[in-house]
Amino acid sequence: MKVVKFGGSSLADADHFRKVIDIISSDSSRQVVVTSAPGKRFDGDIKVTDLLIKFAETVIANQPYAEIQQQIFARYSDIGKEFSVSSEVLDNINQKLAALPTKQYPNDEYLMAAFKAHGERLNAELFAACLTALGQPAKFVDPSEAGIILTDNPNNASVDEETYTNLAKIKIGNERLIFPGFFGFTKNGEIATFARGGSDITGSILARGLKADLYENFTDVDAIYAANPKIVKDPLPINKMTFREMRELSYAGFSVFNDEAIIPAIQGQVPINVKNTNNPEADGTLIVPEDELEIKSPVTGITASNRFAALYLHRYLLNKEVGFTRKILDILYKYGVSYEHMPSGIDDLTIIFDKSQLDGQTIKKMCADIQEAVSPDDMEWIDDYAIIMVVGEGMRARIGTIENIIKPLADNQIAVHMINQGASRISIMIGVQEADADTSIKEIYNHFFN
Ligand SMILES: Nc1ncnc2c1ncn2[C@@H]1O[C@H](COP(=O)(O)OP(=O)(O)O)[C@@H](O)[C@H]1O
Ligand SMILES: N[C@@H](CC(=O)OP(=O)(O)O)C(=O)O
Repeated sequence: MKVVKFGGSSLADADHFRKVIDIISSDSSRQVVVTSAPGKRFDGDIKVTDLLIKFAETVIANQPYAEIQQQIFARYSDIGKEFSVSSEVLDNINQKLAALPTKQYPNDEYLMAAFKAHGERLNAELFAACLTALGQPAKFVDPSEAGIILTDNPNNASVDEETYTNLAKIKIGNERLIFPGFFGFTKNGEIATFARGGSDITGSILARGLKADLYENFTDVDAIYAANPKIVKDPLPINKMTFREMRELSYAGFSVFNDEAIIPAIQGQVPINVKNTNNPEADGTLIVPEDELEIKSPVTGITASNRFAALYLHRYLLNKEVGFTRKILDILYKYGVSYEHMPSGIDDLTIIFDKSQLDGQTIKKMCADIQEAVSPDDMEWIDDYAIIMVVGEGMRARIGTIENIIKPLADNQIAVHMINQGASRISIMIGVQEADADTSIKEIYNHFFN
């Protein structure tokens, strides 16, 4: 049995719905389908999830929302009409959208989560109705019915282990099961979503929980490439890579697959195949356990992310002071801030943060507390920080990979602020200024692949 997830780009309009239906009809083992919300139909279009966020914000601000609600409904009705689904199906979608502002939520964060989740919920219902209209047996499965239980973090939730016990009870018969991606329910029965791009996580949870043989993830590119095709022209496709290579690359910018989504697949040892809805014949990229990879080159992929900021601290004899890091960690704990990396030298320490969890006020207060607690000789908040990640299982066995990464940067006068080799020895992380990120990727890519 295969779990098959279709991203928003694969379900943006009726033409894409048709391609998706052809794909699942061509393979009877594609029995479990996960849908995202309709994505962009053309450059400059707006994803339904973003429209729903605007809808929620309008409701929170007590502003008139009829127009945005109508705009969202039109995305579904345009598709439904092409498949001649019954008027009840479209009325039901309209009523669910209209009901969203009238419901009670514990707070605005839960309101936001419930609005966002309806992008996938309504699309899964519509998709099941389209299949039924074509005479193909299909059943929409609500995450509450399936027992997909999430933590109480409404817009950035994690899965609760109990989910897997619940999923093990699901029987797969002749009709296809259509699950909405991206959300589940807290133990209190409230809707919670994963972070953006989280429908990939739902697919992976189902692949583990339902013991799938393969998790197929359909998107809009023929493969995962060694570098983002928007940065490097015609990059090489990656035919096969390991779970942990994918985790490192998606964490640092390969947006084609969500970084948290790899974890349930690893736990269940379910291989992942990323494929193209617009060209399903192409092999795509296969993501497998380490012992199934034949290593061919030192580097598998290169990426960059600018979602980071860094705090640089300098103080002589920092290496001899017991409790220096602990004082800093206590302050981070006080502000509820997590850190991503903490490379250090004898007199220096850099703490790298994910910017999305920080606002100006928190940064100011946190830095003031750190200044007072550890009196550094020098302290600098670096906001325009990008992390370049070079990843490859082949690195472990090679000497000199770092030189080969640094040389093209030096040749292009790009200053390196930090280098960190992960303990797994399959990735090297380099801190550069945000403005240098794209050039760094291009130059490192050319050095290794051209
Ligand atoms: N290394 C990469 N290989 C392939 N695609 C990449 C890579 N890095 C970023 N992307 C981008 O990821 C996009 C697919 O992800 P996404 O837009 O989330 O798709 P979906 O809507 O199917 O979930 C591609 O169109 C491409 O622009
Ligand atoms: N629709 C949600 C979740 C998701 O995973 O979407 P996509 O599969 O289109 O990346 C989002 O836009 O974040």
